[in-house]
Amino acid sequence: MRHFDLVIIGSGSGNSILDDRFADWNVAIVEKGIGPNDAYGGTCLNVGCIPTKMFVHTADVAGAPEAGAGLGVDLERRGVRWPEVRDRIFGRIDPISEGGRHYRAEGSSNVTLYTGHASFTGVKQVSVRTAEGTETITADRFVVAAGGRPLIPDVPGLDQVAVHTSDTVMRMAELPRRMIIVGTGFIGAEFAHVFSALGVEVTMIGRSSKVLRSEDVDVSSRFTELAGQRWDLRLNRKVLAAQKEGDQVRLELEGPEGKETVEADELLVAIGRIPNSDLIDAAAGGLELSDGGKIAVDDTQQTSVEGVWALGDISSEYELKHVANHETRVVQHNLLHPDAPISADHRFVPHAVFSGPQIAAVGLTEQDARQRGIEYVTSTQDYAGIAYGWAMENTTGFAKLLADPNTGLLLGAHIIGPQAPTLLQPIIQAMHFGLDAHSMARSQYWIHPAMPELLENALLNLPLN
Ligand SMILES: Cc1cc2nc3c(=O)[nH]c(=O)nc-3n(C[C@H](O)[C@H](O)[C@H](O)COP(=O)(O)OP(=O)(O)OC[C@H]3O[C@@H](n4cnc5c(N)ncnc54)[C@H](O)[C@@H]3O)c2cc1C
Ligand SMILES: NC(=O)c1ccc[n+]([C@@H]2O[C@H](COP(=O)([O-])OP(=O)(O)OC[C@H]3O[C@@H](n4cnc5c(N)ncnc54)[C@H](O)[C@@H]3O)[C@@H](O)[C@H]2O)c1
Repeated sequence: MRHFDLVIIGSGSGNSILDDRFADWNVAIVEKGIGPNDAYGGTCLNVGCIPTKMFVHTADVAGAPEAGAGLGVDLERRGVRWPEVRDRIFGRIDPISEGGRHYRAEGSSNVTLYTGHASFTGVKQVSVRTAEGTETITADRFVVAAGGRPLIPDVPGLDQVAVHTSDTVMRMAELPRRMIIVGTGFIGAEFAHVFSALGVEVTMIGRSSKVLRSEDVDVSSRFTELAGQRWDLRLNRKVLAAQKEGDQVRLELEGPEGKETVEADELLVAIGRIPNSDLIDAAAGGLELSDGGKIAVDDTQQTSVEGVWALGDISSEYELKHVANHETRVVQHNLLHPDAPISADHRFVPHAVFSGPQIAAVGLTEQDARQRGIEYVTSTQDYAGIAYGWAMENTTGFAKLLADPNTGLLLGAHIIGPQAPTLLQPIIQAMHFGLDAHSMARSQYWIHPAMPELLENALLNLPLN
């Protein structure tokens, strides 16, 4: 039985733990491989943030004829060479993944890479199943960074049809004529934008009355209205059954008007993700779980077992790469300085949805503030009311701020429209560093006529005491 100083399960954020400070540590990394080609390097690189945003950028470029038409510029989209788009994107990603694997397998003398499946068989003991056989390894310390996987609903007949998830849909052989997307969250909204911009007829199916319903109510209402103009949007629907009909997929739905069917060439399911705590048999390792099957951690990212830390999607309330990265830095510090541990800071976690339009947000939504009885004021600034937004003739975007009326400190910010994720960053900074709305608006220059004037105006419009 081999014993290590440290075993890391999962090569996504887990791969970033090791730097020069760990050069004297005897480390094992266990990675089973992710996605259709069992890649190294986790979700974000292979099947998540990076390829999706490469497709989003391509989709934004493909949308130029529609954007140009209203401005008096006639452009023609003569076609989308899907195999070239796909191969360009993965032709850039796959070598990075393979380079990462090679570096850990051959280039790090203190690291043993196990390409296989890890599952706990006891406290600080895992069994590793590789192509060569099964081996049990132990360590003084463990980092569990095994992420999550797409959730597939329990719908009769679904196991008989070809279902895509975010793991597979980006590598489709051909661009379909029609696609059904079940799920109106981040992944549904981003892929609906990508595929419709590339010419696919998208039918989007949701359980509730809103797309992106966790966003601030004004943002999700606006996005839902715009989504209904772009996609065949079927909300308040339950999926009753799935069926293969020749080379088509057919779903039977139940909605406000009764039963209906939808058909398409491809089906993408995007209804959330589940943590891989079952795959690693967390319970056998003595790791307590929290609601939803995530591994429970304290604010230093330590699990219920001393010397075992968890980070990222397998333990975090936030399934976001910048959160996983932050938690990785916390775990890294706490491995190296066990006598002076630091805590993760989850106070102001922002997120963005790279759809059409884009959305970005941080802090409380108005419905959160109301529900929690927090005193707040709001202000909303339309893009159309600032010079650059007006120049773009944007009529649907806005920024909405929530602030404490007495201190002027920001409680939340929500932006829907062009460059929303980039525009949000100064607000995140203000919230972290305790900058009040009036000082932020008036104690610095704002470039004219640039898009951040959206925030300057929204800040000035807050009805503070
Ligand atoms: C389509 C999509 C788009 C996204 N876009 C964004 C975005 O734009 N911005 C953003 O912030 N976040 C985005 N995310 C979320 C982000 O990708 C994740 O939050 C992040 O990658 C989680 O990192 P992690 O290290 O926790 O897990 P992962 O990167 O998933 O790493 C876990 C690794 O553990 C391995 N593993 C699992 N079980 C075992 C086992 N038993 N034995 C061995 N290995 C195992 C897996 O194969 C995997 O490689 C997106 C996610 C998806 C799915
Ligand atoms: N830009 C980004 O940062 C980004 C992009 C993609 C994914 N992600 C991360 O990945 C996570 C997973 O994305 P996602 O879109 O799969 O999940 P999600 O939680 O964002 O949305 C899932 C949606 O599916 C609905 N749903 C759940 N069960 C259902 C069922 N049985 N039938 C129909 N609908 C159902 C939910 O109500 C919700 O609206 C996100 O929460 C996010 O953290 C982030």
